[in-house]
Amino acid sequence: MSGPRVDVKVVMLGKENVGKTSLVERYVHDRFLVGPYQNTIGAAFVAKVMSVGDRTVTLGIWDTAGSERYEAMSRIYYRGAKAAIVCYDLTDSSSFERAKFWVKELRSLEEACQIYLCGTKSDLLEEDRRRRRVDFHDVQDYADSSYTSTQDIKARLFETSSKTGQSVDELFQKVADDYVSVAAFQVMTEDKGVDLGQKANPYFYSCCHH
Ligand SMILES: Nc1nc2c(ncn2[C@@H]2O[C@H](COP(=O)(O)OP(=O)(O)OP(=O)(O)O)[C@@H](O)[C@H]2O)c(=O)[nH]1
Repeated sequence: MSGPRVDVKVVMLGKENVGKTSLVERYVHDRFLVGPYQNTIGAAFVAKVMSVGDRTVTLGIWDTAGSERYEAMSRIYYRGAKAAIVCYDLTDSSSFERAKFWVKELRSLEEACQIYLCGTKSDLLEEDRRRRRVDFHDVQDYADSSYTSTQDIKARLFETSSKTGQSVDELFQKVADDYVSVAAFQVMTEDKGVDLGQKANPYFYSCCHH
């Protein structure tokens, strides 16, 4: 039997322990697992069907292992991804440096992949604001900055909590919405014969409104 039809390949990337698996668990099963931390080995796959307007979209989510030991493997999983959720822990500045590493890779190797920067564990900041180690505006500036003279990073930015569920559904809904907009744009340009070469990246042309 064949598996579910996957419309959008999504990859989760980021340093170990930032909360990638928890984010997927919250989104797919609406739960937050407590207990001893278990790191992902290799990668895990889960599919979720959702609605965008009158369309049904299946997100195929690859949850990669954050440990640098599995770095080469993570590269296999982001190939051909339409969206990458690059996670960092809002209470750990080194995790944001690691996020930048993945953004750099994606921008050089997977140009068409839309990047979503996701600051995790926002509930910890609600408990104590002083725990924040990654400034929202610094990340926003980075997300809006240029990668090369002709290419912008153009990442979207979310701050989430898998513990409380804050902004988790919104994040994945945005991934699906963006994908549908891009697909519609591509159909339109193919129909009308628009020269996509005029724009370095049609994705951003159609979807990024800041
Ligand atoms: N307070 C809080 N803790 C979280 C949150 N998300 C994850 N955690 C905790 O952070 C730890 C790591 O979470 P995981 O989801 O396993 O992290 P991961 O990024 O998948 O880790 P790797 O598999 O090693 O790459 C666990 O102890 C989680 O309970 C959150 O939103 N809030």
